[in-house]
Amino acid sequence: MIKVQIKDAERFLDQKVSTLQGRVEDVHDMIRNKSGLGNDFLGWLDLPVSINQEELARIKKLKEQYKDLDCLVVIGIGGSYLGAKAGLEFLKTPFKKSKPEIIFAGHHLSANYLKHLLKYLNKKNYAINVISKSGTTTEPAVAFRLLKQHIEEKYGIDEARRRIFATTDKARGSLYQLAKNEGYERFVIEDTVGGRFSVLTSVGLLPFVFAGIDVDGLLNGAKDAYMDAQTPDLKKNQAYLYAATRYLLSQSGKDVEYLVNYEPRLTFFAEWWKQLFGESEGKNHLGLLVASASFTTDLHSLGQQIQDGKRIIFETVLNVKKTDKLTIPWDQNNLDQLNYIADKEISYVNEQAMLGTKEAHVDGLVPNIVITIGKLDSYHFGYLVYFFEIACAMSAYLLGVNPFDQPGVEAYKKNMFRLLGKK
Ligand SMILES: O=P(O)(O)OC[C@H]1O[C@H](O)[C@H](O)[C@@H](O)[C@@H]1O
Repeated sequence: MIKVQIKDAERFLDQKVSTLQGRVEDVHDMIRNKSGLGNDFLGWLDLPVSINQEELARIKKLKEQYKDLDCLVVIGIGGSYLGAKAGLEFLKTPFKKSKPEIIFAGHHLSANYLKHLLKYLNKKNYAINVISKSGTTTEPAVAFRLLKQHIEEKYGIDEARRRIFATTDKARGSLYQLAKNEGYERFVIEDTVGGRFSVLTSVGLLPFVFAGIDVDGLLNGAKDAYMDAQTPDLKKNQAYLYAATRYLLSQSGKDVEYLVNYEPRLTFFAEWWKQLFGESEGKNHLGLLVASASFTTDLHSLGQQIQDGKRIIFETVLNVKKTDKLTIPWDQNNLDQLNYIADKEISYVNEQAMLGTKEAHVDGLVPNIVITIGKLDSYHFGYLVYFFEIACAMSAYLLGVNPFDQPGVEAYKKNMFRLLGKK
């Protein structure tokens, strides 16, 4: 389960978060009745209880069929990349090599990366999962063109076709057309599910199944978050409590929200979270600037600025209750002067660092929201995904923006296409 604590944020506000209850109820109804802006894109809302079982079964079958793979190359960007990457990092045992190794590509245009990837794949037994909702995004399309050529040369056209799985629209886009023509195994991203809300579809599930992640546990977590979000009551709905608090902080002059973690496995989760909130709210010259920090690492770099720079920041701390047990050994000579914490668990030291940091930052006028989760397992990953998705819808609607479009993203694309001479 998860717990949201707002006391170190609410004390900076002129009004209690509970005073928003009425507006939260209106937005809750708007989401449920699908009457708000962008309401065509609420297909993710019931995903935890309406997973496409047919696709999940096909994914599991594919995994069985290709159980000896060295690598699965997952091609995608934005919502077609970050959820799977965040999940794999969240759930991975450090230094443990996974088989198959999940390699991501198509999330940038680095020739250096792609060239070495092709070379690396020469000696690997691999398959490809190419993911693009629109089926027209440049970065994954470029990577896929290169990899398609590589896999066809390596295995011959027929076997290559069996080793390429495409996750895309059900009837539109160049990837859809290509996949259909070539006869690739296809998985569908429904029109009603935007990219950044798609991790609980085959977009995330295929890489998760191949990586051996406990998908049932993950879906159970998402389902519990879904159940917990049925009520608009701020005393019970933790996601809405978080959304309402960050909304009031933004109204009170805070411009930046840092998502802070004390476990490096959460670093990529913050990247997913940044797309979710950044693309959903950053429009009409509104929305919090979303940033992230991994502590205690970044306390030795960004810490100064958070403590003492412009007072426009608040933090949302992702606190993990249960981690591994490891104690600091006693040392006879004590030259490093650490015997005062000898025999203490490292997680205890980390916790004191967290408490000390919170106290210092709050004293330095940086409000803190704390979100505590039990542990870094598939259940909690699934829970947090849905928790933040529903919080994001609430938060964006409170702000008065359409959470589900991203018109601003086209600006750079237009210029890039012009510069590249696209007709
Ligand atoms: O899945 P795709 O259609 O390839 O889109 C991938 C990503 O790129 C776009 O430009 C959007 O800004 C993102 O919202 C999207 O997730």
